Amino acid sequence: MANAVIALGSNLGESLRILQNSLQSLTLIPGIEIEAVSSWYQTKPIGPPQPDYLNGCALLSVQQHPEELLVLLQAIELQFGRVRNEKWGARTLDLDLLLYDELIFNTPSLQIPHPRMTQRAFVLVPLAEIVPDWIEPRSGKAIANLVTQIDCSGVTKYCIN
Ligand SMILES: Nc1ncnc2c1ncn2[C@@H]1O[C@H](COP(=O)(O)OP(=O)(O)OP(=O)(O)O)[C@@H](O)[C@H]1O
Ligand SMILES: Nc1nc2c(c(=O)[nH]1)N=C(CO)CN2
Repeated sequence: MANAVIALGSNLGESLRILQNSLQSLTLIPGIEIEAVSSWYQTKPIGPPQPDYLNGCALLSVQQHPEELLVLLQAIELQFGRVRNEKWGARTLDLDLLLYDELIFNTPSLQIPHPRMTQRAFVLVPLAEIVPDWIEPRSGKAIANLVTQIDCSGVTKYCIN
């Protein structure tokens, strides 16, 4: 088994219900267990003008290899009506694979750690709740340290799980 962390985001439709149901969908997949889920946060959008997001993170224990996991995450995005339109545009559900043990992995379709995670308060704030001591392997810094180095003013707690 490996540990993996995913980021969840939604800013279209009934976002809270979509996020919670997407976690439920993950639990139905053999070989995936959810170990921890962060609070949900309301976050100012990065990218083109669009509604605020709800964001959170989950720690998983997985038997799947990273590429298999990405395929499963993308299938759940589609199940919840994800449509790929403009870059960084609004979406019903976004599931990103952030970290997978201490792996650094680079292919055209999958980069781990997620290449933009260290700049994103909407990722690091919920992540610091569940895995503060995890070392992001590119920077060599703990999540609890990385979150102190960015502006988190656009991220406010919406509800706990
Ligand atoms: N760690 C990763 N997690 C999820 N997708 C990834 C990852 N690394 C690369 N990708 C690739 O990124 C592609 C685009 O994903 P997506 O449309 O969700 O991007 P986005 O969420 O709009 O932007 P961003 O990647 O900046 O969060 C996916 O098809 C996938 O192949
Ligand atoms: N606040 C916020 N902004 C975003 C988000 C997101 O999840 N939250 N996702 C994006 C594309 O991955 C682009 N911008």
